[in-house]
Amino acid sequence: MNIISVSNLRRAFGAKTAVDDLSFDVPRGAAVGYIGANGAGKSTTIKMLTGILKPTSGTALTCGLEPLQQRRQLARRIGVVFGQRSQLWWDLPLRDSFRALGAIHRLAPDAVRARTGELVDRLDLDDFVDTPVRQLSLGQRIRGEVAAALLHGPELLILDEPTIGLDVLSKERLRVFLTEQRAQHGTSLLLATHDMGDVRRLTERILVVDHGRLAFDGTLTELAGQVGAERIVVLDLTEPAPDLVGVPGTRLVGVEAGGLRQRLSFAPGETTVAAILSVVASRAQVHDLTIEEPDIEAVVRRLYAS
Ligand SMILES: Nc1ncnc2c1ncn2[C@@H]1O[C@H](COP(=O)(O)OP(=O)(O)OP(=O)(O)O)[C@@H](O)[C@H]1O
Repeated sequence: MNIISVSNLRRAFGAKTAVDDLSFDVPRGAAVGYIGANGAGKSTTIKMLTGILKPTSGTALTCGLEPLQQRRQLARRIGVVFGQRSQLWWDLPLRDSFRALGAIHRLAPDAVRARTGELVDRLDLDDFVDTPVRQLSLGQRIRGEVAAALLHGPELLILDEPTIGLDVLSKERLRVFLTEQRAQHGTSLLLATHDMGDVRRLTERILVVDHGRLAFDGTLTELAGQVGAERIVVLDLTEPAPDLVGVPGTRLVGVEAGGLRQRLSFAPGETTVAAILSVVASRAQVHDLTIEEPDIEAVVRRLYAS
């Protein structure tokens, strides 16, 4: 059964068509990245999938339910996080919000306590679970939002820009947690994001929406093959080295500081960072490395142009 099923979905705001004849299915258990440029229609789609907005025409079924008419039943089966909008009670500590949400979802107090304990532990909420939400940092609040969305053990987690504004460490922590959750509970995931790192780490299929229409449906490797969405590995060497040309599957795209820093571009699917490093190791000593992800806006532009 499909956890999401969208058929000829359309939503207009006056003369502006935000979502236009959109059709796609997400099978139960899948993790799908939903990407597109600013204003492409991602949030509008999510609002229709969660019963916040009424479609102008077409249908959306989430967990087999009609989101607007069966909003209550749906709320028990999905968890939603909007990175830029809080669903927590601003003046309450997280722990009290979890209690309140548990009551709303009609969970037994013991079950809420057990689940809260697990989420506090897994998301490292210990230091601030008793602090009012308004005093939390962005990273702390987002972890709280994700815990709140998962409290009732939903079948489907919908995340809209969950890592926006987070520092590298907070992003990483959240990605690790979400990966574990999926592995443990088989939670389906729909992730709208501008972050290619999120897409790579958390999803196995990508939907690209452009001007409200589906522009691509496939894997990241297929997307890279179609538009050349290459990653760049930036190598900082302990000593200047001759240009790292001829490393299989890569292209040297930059040499800085007389050879101390070299940038190799590669297509995911053709090689891996580990394979690149093993070849480079025989020619230079690597002190540090960073990976630059392709910019989603650029990927979408190229997709549109191809
Ligand atoms: N309530 C509204 N009234 C009028 N226009 C709207 C409304 N909501 C969205 N739009 C328009 O619909 C289009 C799609 O917006 P949407 O928020 O779905 O895009 P998005 O892909 O989520 O963008 P972003 O990445 O910037 O969040 C945009 O042109 C936006 O201006």
